[in-house]
Amino acid sequence: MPRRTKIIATLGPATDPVEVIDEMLAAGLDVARLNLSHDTHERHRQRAALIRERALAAGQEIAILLDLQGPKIRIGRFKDGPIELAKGDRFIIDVNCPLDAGERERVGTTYPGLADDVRHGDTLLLDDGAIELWVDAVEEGRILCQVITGGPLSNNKGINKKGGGLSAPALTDKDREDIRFAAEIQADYLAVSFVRNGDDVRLARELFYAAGGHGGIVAKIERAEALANIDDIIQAADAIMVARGDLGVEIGDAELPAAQKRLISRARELNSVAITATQMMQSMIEHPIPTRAEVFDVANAVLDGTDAVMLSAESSIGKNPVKVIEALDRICLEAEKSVTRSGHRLNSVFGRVDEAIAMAAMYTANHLGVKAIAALTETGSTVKWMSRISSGIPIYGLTRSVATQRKIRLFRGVYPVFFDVVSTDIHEVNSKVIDELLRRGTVQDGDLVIITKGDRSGVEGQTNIMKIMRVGEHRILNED
Ligand SMILES: Nc1ncnc2c1ncn2[C@@H]1O[C@H](COP(=O)(O)OP(=O)(O)OP(=O)(O)O)[C@@H](O)[C@H]1O
Ligand SMILES: CC(=O)C(=O)O
Ligand SMILES: [K+]
Ligand SMILES: [Mg+2]
Repeated sequence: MPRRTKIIATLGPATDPVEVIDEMLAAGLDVARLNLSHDTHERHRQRAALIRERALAAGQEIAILLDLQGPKIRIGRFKDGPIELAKGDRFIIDVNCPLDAGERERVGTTYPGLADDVRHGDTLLLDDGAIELWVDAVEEGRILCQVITGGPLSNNKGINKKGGGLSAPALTDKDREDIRFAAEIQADYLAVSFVRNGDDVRLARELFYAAGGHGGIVAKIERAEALANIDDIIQAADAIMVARGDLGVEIGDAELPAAQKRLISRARELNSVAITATQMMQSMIEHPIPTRAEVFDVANAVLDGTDAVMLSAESSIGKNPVKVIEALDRICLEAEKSVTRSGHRLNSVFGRVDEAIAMAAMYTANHLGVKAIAALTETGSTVKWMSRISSGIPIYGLTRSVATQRKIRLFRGVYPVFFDVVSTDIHEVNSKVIDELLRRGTVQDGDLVIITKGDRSGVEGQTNIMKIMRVGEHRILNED
């Protein structure tokens, strides 16, 4: 059985050699992430072109996920290099301090509204929580703090408010420019950082489509506020990412496991897709094998029902960008063996014919015991519905659309297949579908397969047929 959970890896300096790209693809990479917090458009353009070219050379389509920087609030820079803060010290974050004029006592910030968002008694976390500041008072743009946890502090480190509540809008001017870039390189997914609500997602989509983009929107859940608006966000987006780095700083690391489980299961309930991200294989930046804790983390995300697991620094700047994908591959495959069938949507009412066919196919597949499901799909919605149901049966999405092939590569248990048969003869189409599965070695004579499709091919939302066929018999039928 092929691995169901999908692997996303961030591209960076460590993945630039073409042989590394080839090996990552061979190891089973599904989605390449470009992080716009780093590097130039030119660099990202080259990376996108190279990986698409090498994927095609290997006979596959890969999805590209472009991750916006978002309003990551940062401190400015220090005039004389890093400073050292000790517990009990006084320190000021001053919105009026020029960005390059930081000193031992005070530093500027990239977010001029910061002083309006914090008050006496708040806690600010710098550098992903390494430094903790208690806000004593706010006076004319100067946030007067006392150091609770000290340490070294260098240029441009991030600032989060414990418990959330920083109101910076999700899209900065840089993000708006980056969205045009995403449209230009035809990103398959656009990941929007620090969304607060559904409106942030809808605005990003509007800008992306207006710039000529077509891909899906991934809402990154990394603010406390997003948790309060989660249904609105899930419904506005095509997928969510549990962005555990920033989310952990906002809500507290101990809250993360429960939040991850809730987010993934809510996404599935609402027929959406979930990505689990950050520090999954952190030790493999340096080491050739993961820690036991990392093995458990990945396996638990699989058991939680995640569609994909994501690598950041592990691949982009790590020493083992290929080995880390191989490790994810084997851990996911093994964890998938202990996933049980869900009773998901057993009691729900379906609003659409194609949705009902998708559900009927999964119910039948799980209870009759078929070898594979082949769904002829234009936009991928049929296979998305199918893949929300836990199952060990592979779902092949057969489509002529390159964009759909790339998009559905993110969905758990779904495998894109290029298929471009135009025929009014139903037997001929069915038989070509089965021949395609035979060619891939996923079925053999005697196996049962389910085929779903519409009366009229090439029209979206038209799936209205479910056919159960036995491999081998398709040849006899064809001769009638
Ligand atoms: N393309 C790249 N070039 C150089 N370094 C990178 C690149 N991508 C990631 N990194 C490194 O890997 C680390 C983790 O990257 P990651 O993609 O997780 O950042 P992130 O969580 O999106 O946060 P941010 O948006 O602040 O970068 C970064 O801090 C950076 O040091
Ligand atoms: C991925 C990301 O942005 C985070 O974990 O914060
Ligand atoms: K980012
Ligand atoms: Mg983040």
